[in-house]
Amino acid sequence: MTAVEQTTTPAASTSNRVHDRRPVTVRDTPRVLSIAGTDPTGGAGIQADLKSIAANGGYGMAVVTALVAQNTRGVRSVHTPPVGFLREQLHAVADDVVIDAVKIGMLGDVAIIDAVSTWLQETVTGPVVLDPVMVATSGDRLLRRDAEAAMRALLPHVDLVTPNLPELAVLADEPVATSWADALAQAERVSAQAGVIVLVKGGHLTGTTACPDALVDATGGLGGDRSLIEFDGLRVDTRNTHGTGCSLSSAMATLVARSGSWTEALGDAKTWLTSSLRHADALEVGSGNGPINHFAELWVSSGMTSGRQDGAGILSGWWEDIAEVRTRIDRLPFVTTLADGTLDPARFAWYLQQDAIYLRAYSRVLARASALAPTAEEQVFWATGAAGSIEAEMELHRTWLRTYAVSGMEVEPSATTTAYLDHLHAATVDGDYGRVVAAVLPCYWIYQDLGERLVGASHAEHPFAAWLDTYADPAFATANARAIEIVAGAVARANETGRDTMRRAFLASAAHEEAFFAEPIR
Ligand SMILES: Nc1ncnc2c1ncn2[C@@H]1O[C@H](COP(=O)(O)OP(=O)(O)OP(=O)(O)O)[C@@H](O)[C@H]1O
Ligand SMILES: Cc1ncc(COP(=O)(O)O)c(N)n1
Repeated sequence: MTAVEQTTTPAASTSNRVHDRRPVTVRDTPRVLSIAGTDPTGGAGIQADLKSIAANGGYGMAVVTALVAQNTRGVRSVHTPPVGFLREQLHAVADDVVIDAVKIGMLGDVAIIDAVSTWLQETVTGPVVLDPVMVATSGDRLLRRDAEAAMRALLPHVDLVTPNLPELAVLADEPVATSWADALAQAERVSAQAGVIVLVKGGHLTGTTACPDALVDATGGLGGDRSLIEFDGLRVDTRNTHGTGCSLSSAMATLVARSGSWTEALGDAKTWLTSSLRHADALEVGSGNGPINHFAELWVSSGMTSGRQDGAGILSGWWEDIAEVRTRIDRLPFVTTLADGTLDPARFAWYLQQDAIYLRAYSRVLARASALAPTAEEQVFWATGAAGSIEAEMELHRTWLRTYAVSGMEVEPSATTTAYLDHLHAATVDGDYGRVVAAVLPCYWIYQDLGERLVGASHAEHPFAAWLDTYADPAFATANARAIEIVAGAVARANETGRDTMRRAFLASAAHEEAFFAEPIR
């Protein structure tokens, strides 16, 4: 294979740090070394690192710091080989192989930290990512408390550090941040002190459906002189998050060595990690906090995954297929200004009018689904949805449009609304139940998914609080879950052609959803 090599300096440093940030030699398949502890169940530590490096396009190598008897439920014991043997492993790799990037995980104690630090300074020229592993998800300590100061002293010798919120607090020698804004400020202090880029991780934030991450570089070296770049993310509803920190840091080491950009690396790593979390439950590994599914995307795209054989698995694949559409919807000006309250009321009124037109027609399409339903229960479900949809349309006229609509405003369906409705009507023409229900599903699912985040933005003084609060209706969440189940059942019954028709109807509706939310503010 051809390796594309080019040397870049991803972030120029101007601080009084011990070393300048290491340059990156960009390669198609970087040779990435993980220095970390083990997890015999394969979800965290070196085993996760090797999977993550491979999944992100690197060649993985591994030097073991400690052997950990652990599983998805917790850590049982740790065996640490003599530190001299650790040095032998490090030298064995470096004497033979060019190391394009290093990821450091569990270090355990002061002697190991010192040995790795010395080796880094003497040997490594490529980028170094440090995951300052201190406590496992299970609550077991993986770093001796008396080694925390040595961990802080290691920071100036690495390029990127990836602490979770409790680890960030230890590195800053401060209490744990209780808000995202506090965490970013704390990261700025760590970055300024040690001259290191900090990847702040939002996995431990509580009371939110968001899961943001951010890069903080006090020297302003993130491109365009920026010192902060944030990536919003959605929290995946799973308990199988064992090894996410290990996997993210190895992905960062691999991706920065492929692109030369920390920012690009985090964007790509987060997309991959979120997808690996979404497919985590399908692995069914262990009874505690199970691992993420590192290769899910590759398995799905090569048709190898068995999860796609059942209806629910296929549907979660479609949901994955529209991940980018969903991310774009989240970032649309109409959505962001509705969330922060700065939305122009005239634009809101225009949206409501189009929504009313949509709901009237959508009700008829749901009635068609009811007419085609194979069981009485499904017939009732869609008929109830049809009634709810037309009632919602009438309610819009009774209340919201009275408040917001300005007389003389355009009430014709826009081209975007017309295109969406034409697509839904077309899905009903051949009496194919699967096609109709696949076409109507994105309206349920995307509305519910987006609504969960919009509810979080509501507060007593919010100008659109009354509207945002409507998204909190638990009945809608229940209806959405049932709609997903019904469509999964229809997928399971369909043959390959039928599934393909359903998938195309689903994807097209998702694209129409995006256009619908984009249209009020262009
Ligand atoms: N439920 C989730 N949904 C989506 N992303 C998540 C979720 N949990 C964690 N992440 C992401 O996983 C990465 C690791 O975050 P976290 O804050 O959990 O670090 P950690 O505690 O070091 O991980 P670990 O679970 O390996 O100890 C971050 O990118 C975070 O945004
Ligand atoms: C060897 C090793 N390294 C790191 C972790 C942290 O991972 P998690 O916090 O997900 O348990 C772990 N459990 N084991």
